[in-house]
Amino acid sequence: MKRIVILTGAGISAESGLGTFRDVGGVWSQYDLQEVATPQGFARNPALVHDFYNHRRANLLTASPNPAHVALARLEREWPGRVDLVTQNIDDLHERAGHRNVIHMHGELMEAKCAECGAHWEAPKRMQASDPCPECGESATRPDVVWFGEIPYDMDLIESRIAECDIFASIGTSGQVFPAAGFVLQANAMGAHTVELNLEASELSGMFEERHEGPASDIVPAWVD
Ligand SMILES: CC(C)NC(=O)[C@H](Cc1c[nH]c2ccccc12)NC(=O)[C@H](CCCC/N=C(/NCCC(=O)O)S[C@H]1O[C@H](COP(=O)(O)OP(=O)(O)OC[C@H]2O[C@@H](n3cnc4c(N)ncnc43)[C@H](O)[C@@H]2O)[C@@H](O)[C@H]1O)NC(=O)OCc1ccccc1
Repeated sequence: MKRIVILTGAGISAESGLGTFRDVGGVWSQYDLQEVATPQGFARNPALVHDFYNHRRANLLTASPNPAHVALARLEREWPGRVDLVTQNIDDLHERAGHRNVIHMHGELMEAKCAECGAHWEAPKRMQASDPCPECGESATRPDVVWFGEIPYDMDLIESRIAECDIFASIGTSGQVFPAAGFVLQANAMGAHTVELNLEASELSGMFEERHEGPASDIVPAWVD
């Protein structure tokens, strides 16, 4: 029975109205990554960082899953126990499309975390650093996202699933951020069949055996069928 690992990036949520990072007009053209997506930036100016994520959370609440998210949720239902979805996205559109098992390697926008004790809880609409932690009472609240320089979540689980998969598919990612950008190398080394689905060629396109170009909401349902 074939096992499949799917990696998704910002491109799969672009047609749901959530900006990508590096495309024209992308998030990193409007905000300085060092200021809003690093632990050092948060230490320097937590209010600026919370504004950034509160803005994205407000956006997410008005967004809906698109046919690409829905198609992957259907694949998970049709291939029970054989699909591992790893997303770099911090949005919850996969889950809202009905996907049950989603590995958020870069965290979740709808979650809050205590920088003191590490407790997690559901994020309020507007988060601020002074929000008290429900566990330790400290006021060190941060979004539960993985910033640059921080270790992504579930790396051991992800690497073990890539090691045993037959198919590795990458959807809507530019392949510029590690360790996610290294997964196709691992998959190739393990002999998996590798597939890229993206609007255009990415940094990693040459490493994939099969490629499909176009908007995710068109090419992903077609690939799943
Ligand atoms: C910039 C880059 C060079 N820097 C890094 O990679 C760094 C440093 C680094 C580590 N190793 C290296 C090796 C070499 C060089 C640098 C490094 N990595 C880290 O710091 C990572 C942590 C990185 C996580 C940072 N947090 C994010 N997000 C959360 C926050 C937030 O969201 O605010 S990263 C953020 O950017 C990443 C990449 O973005 P994409 O999703 O690919 O989006 P992008 O806009 O770039 O591309 C969109 C693509 O979609 C396509 N597209 C657009 N529209 C559509 C459409 N409609 N349909 C289909 N496709 C579409 C476009 O064509 C395009 O190709 C995403 O992961 C996203 O989460 N931590 C770490 O390495 O810890 C140690 C470690 C590692 C392993 C094991 C133990 C310890």
